[in-house]
Amino acid sequence: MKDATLAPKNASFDYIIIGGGTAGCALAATLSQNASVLVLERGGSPYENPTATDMGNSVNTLLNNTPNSWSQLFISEDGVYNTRPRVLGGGSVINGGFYSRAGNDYVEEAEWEMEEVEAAYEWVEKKLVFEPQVIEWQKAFKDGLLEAGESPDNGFTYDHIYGTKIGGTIFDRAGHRHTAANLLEYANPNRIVVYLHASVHKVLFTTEAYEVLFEDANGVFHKANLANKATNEVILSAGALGSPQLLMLSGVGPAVHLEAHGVNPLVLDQPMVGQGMADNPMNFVAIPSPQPVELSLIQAVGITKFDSYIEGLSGLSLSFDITRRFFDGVLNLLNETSHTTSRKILTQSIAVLLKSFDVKLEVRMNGGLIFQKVDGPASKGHMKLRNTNPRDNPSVTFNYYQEPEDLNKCVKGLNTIIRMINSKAFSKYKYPGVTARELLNLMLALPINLRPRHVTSAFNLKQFCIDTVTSVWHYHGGCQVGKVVDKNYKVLGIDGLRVIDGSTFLKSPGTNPQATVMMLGRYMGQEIIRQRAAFHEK
Ligand SMILES: Cc1cc2nc3c(=O)[nH]c(=O)nc-3n(C[C@H](O)[C@H](O)[C@H](O)COP(=O)(O)OP(=O)(O)OC[C@H]3O[C@@H](n4cnc5c(N)ncnc54)[C@H](O)[C@@H]3O)c2cc1C
Repeated sequence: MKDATLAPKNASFDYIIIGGGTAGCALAATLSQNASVLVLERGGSPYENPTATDMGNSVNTLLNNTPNSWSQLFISEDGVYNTRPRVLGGGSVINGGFYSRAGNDYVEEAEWEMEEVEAAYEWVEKKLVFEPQVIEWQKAFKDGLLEAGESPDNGFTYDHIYGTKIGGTIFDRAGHRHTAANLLEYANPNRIVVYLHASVHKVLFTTEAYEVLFEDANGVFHKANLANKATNEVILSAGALGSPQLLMLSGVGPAVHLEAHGVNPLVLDQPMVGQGMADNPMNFVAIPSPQPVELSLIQAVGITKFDSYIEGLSGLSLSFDITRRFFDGVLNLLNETSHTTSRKILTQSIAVLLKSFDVKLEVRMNGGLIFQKVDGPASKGHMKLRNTNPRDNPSVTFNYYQEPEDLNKCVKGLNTIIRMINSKAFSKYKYPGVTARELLNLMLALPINLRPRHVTSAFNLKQFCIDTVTSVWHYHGGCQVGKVVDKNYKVLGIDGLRVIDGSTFLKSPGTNPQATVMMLGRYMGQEIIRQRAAFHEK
């Protein structure tokens, strides 16, 4: 692992992987067994600041949106805050750590080989997945879900099955996070080079992808190229925002849009790049507790038959200073979106929230957050360039709850949460006399997004879903299979170029995607090695 300032002006490799994230690390480690691999990652190393990845610091790490931090804030045109990972290991460095495989139906629809998929999941699990230690709050939450009707109790399993289960986690029992970057321990050290702080600007093409232009932290540009264009490839693993953005910046995308931004030359008019962007809506309820609660991220999950997933976390800490800076970032970015939030109302509600912190340096939440995530989702949006700087956020619209089926799932999910809050099993973690509806309505007063609040939200769950929607950060799409890439993840119409990451998904896999994103990196790495061997045999 080296800083990109140490990169030569030009170097050759068999595979150039753009983005050392959740999929990219698994892919790079696998390909390096049989070929020379270059990984270009725009962020730094998660090992630079090991305590920032600990469970207790997860909210502060996520909210830290200072320049070059691991979490790059963006706001979708829907008026919902979101984040883009910017660190080796990608989303696995800043996420909730929950690990759960995709269901068999997902694997069948993707036309992946079941046995190979199983082996790829196991390869990931051996390195970085643990069974969580379930303590009091998570146990009460799990028992509450069962009482609310989400049965059977499936115990501890990685599998995606209806009912209530305890899933895996990438946090060990001491609360230390293990990330996709750890998968690089599998790599052949003699055949892999990883450059950090290497921001890729574009892929340069002849008849096939052959060169990648990247900038180091000092603003110096470097090139990397493919040693042999017949068998070698550039692979985009820059995530659901990064991969479609880089395709567009490289001249592959909707011609009229690229021309409007002066992208030159136009390599391929491909109107589907940036389409099919989706983010699973999340609606959450904060539940203050009269009892002390343990620190826990997601452990138990209710997998309902109506396709809403119910998850919870407890006892999180956040710092006054980082929260204040997060909202400064939101106010700074607000002008970038076309969303029409009143800055005055937002500033007031941020001030009220921060006042409740009492300017203590660190606030620990004595209570939990329970949320529902809508599976799919059916509602889709799109991504567009704002400018041609790859470091800047593109403009993204997710169209949350545009499709009635998503809204119906949300309402059913919230009704399950209400039953869970009212369950006997969970009763000691809720103040007596406080109703579930009062807890829900509390969310309407908090600056959890930039959307308007309607008076009907206080009694109409559909309107509540729309007004209080947040992101569960499982956004995907933009380079979807069958639209931008084929079943082998090769970019349609261009040789020597693939996309392998969450941007290729048609919907979010399992309850949470990271297991399948890492699995896909391993699975496709193995597949590419097989294809390479077959080519050489010929
Ligand atoms: C806050 C949060 C909580 C989450 N919680 C969970 C959870 O509990 N469980 C779960 O399963 N999933 C969770 N997820 C989702 C999961 O982490 C993501 O779906 C997954 O990490 C996406 O992987 P990816 O490989 O597609 O992209 P990423 O992991 O984002 O990787 C993309 C990489 O490309 C790099 N990159 C982008 N552009 C460039 C460029 N121009 N040049 C060089 N490098 C570039 C980025 O820096 C990044 O490292 C969460 C995500 C977040 C953000």
